[in-house]
Amino acid sequence: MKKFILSVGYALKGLRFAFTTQQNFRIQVSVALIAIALGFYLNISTAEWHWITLCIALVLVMELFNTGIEALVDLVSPDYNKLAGHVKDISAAAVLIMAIFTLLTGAIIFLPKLLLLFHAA
Ligand SMILES: Nc1ncnc2c1ncn2[C@@H]1O[C@H](COP(=O)(O)OP(=O)(O)OP(=O)(O)O)[C@@H](O)[C@H]1O
Repeated sequence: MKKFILSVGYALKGLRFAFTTQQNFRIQVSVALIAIALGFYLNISTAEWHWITLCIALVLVMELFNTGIEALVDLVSPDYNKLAGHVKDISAAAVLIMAIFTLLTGAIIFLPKLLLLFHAA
C-alpha cells in the first residue's frame, strides 16, 4: 500500500512538472475545463461526454508523453543531432494529430448545439 501511495506521489510530481514547465499543457488543461463547462451548459448526452472526456484524457496523455520524450532527448542528446530532432518532431506530430481529432470531435458535438442556441436567441 505504501508503495502504491509513493507511486501516486511520483505521478503527481510528474503532473506538476508538466504543468509548471509546459505552456501547451496549461493551455490544454484550460481548454479541457472550458469544454467540461460547455458540456454541462449544453447538457450533452452520456455518449457525448464519453467522447469529450476520452479526447481530453488522450490530449493530456499525449502531451505528457511528448514532454517526457523531449526531456529524454535533451538528456541523451544535448547537442544538435538530426535523429534527436526527428524524435522530437515525431513526438510533437503525435500531439498534433490528437489535437486535430479533438477539435473535430468538439466541433461535431458543440457546434450544432451552439448554433441552435444562437438561433433561438
Ligand atoms: N538536440 C536536438 N537536435 C536537433 N534538433 C533539435 C534538438 N532539440 C530540438 N531540436 C529541434 O527543435 C525543435 C524544438 O525543440 P524544443 O526542444 O524547443 O521543443 P519544443 O517543441 O519547443 O518544446 P518545449 O518548448 O516544450 O520545450 C524540435 O522539434 C526539433 O526539430
